[in-house]
Amino acid sequence: MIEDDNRVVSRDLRREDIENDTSLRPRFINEYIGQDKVKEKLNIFIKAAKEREECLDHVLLYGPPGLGKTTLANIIANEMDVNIKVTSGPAIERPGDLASILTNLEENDVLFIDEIHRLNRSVEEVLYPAMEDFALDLIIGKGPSARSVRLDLSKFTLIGATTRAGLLTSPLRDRFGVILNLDLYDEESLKRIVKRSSNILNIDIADEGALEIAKRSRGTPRIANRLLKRVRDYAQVLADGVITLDVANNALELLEIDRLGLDSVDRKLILTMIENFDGGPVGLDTVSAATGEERTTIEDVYEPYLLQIGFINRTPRGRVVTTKAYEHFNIPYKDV
Ligand SMILES: Nc1ncnc2c1ncn2[C@@H]1O[C@H](COP(=O)(O)OP(=O)(O)OP(=O)(O)O)[C@@H](O)[C@H]1O
Ligand SMILES: [Mg+2]
Repeated sequence: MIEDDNRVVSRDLRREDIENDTSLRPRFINEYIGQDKVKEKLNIFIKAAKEREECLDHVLLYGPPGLGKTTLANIIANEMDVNIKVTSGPAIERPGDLASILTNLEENDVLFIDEIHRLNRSVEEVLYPAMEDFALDLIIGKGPSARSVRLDLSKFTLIGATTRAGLLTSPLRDRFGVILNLDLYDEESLKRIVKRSSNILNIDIADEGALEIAKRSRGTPRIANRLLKRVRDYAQVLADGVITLDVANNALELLEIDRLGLDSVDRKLILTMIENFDGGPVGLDTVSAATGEERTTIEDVYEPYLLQIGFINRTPRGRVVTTKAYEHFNIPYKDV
């Protein structure tokens, strides 16, 4: 899933993200910025497991794209000092594929399954006994003579990542001992991430410049790193290479990222809700049909940020645009 368009918000991985991931990805918990609650819990569980010389309980990480789930999975393996095997829900097509991954794991290894909600049902069923009893149930033979044989697996830690915990079937969700929710990052944390990345990439940046990039990054480290690289290009070509507040502002304006980090799709979503549906309440499927954006994309990528900045509210009857959003777009609030 690599795409090359210029959209900064896009949910899919881009070529530059893969480069970023190797150089910018924190490797240990103390380099991982923000998400304090998650880190606090993880530190305790990791310490306890290490003291008992056991593997860590299975961990489910959920939250919007680009918040650091893959990073955290790698950090857990590093902190536990074990190997990590990385795969994803859509990559495991048949039960046999998963069986061979599982039998190849070594004692205490981490198996990371990204987009775990996309495992198909027959594959998922192989996971249940593997997670619970570290066993694989194989059916040998066919018809009346078929019998089931149980194969022991090495003890391992499964780390699953998904955008929303609710996407998982409950038998799967119930088998995770640790469930951690990643929230969008606050400005201060994003600013620290921008400064950390600048340091690694040798970019000269002022505090105010870093804060401006942070403000327009929609609470998402991946977007912050993408914006930083684009602003660096601008600074190099049109300024003297230093990212000051002015340079950041001008570059971000050129990229059409507004003061709150909203892009054309956010604008389309909000304006459609205002113009066609009087600001709501309107159902997500209706918004999806009216804008041509997929429902899951709206729910996973756009909505979390619009909720965080208070531009929309969720009500039992659908989504509602708030006065704050009307003000931002300079539209008089509807009379009720
Ligand atoms: N807490 C953090 N501190 C510093 N950098 C971070 C942090 N979280 C993420 N990053 C940076 O953001 C980038 C994206 O993180 P990552 O790939 O882990 O996101 P993800 O949640 O797995 O996304 P997706 O759901 O799309 O797979 C990484 O390259 C990393 O450099
Ligand atoms: Mg990831």
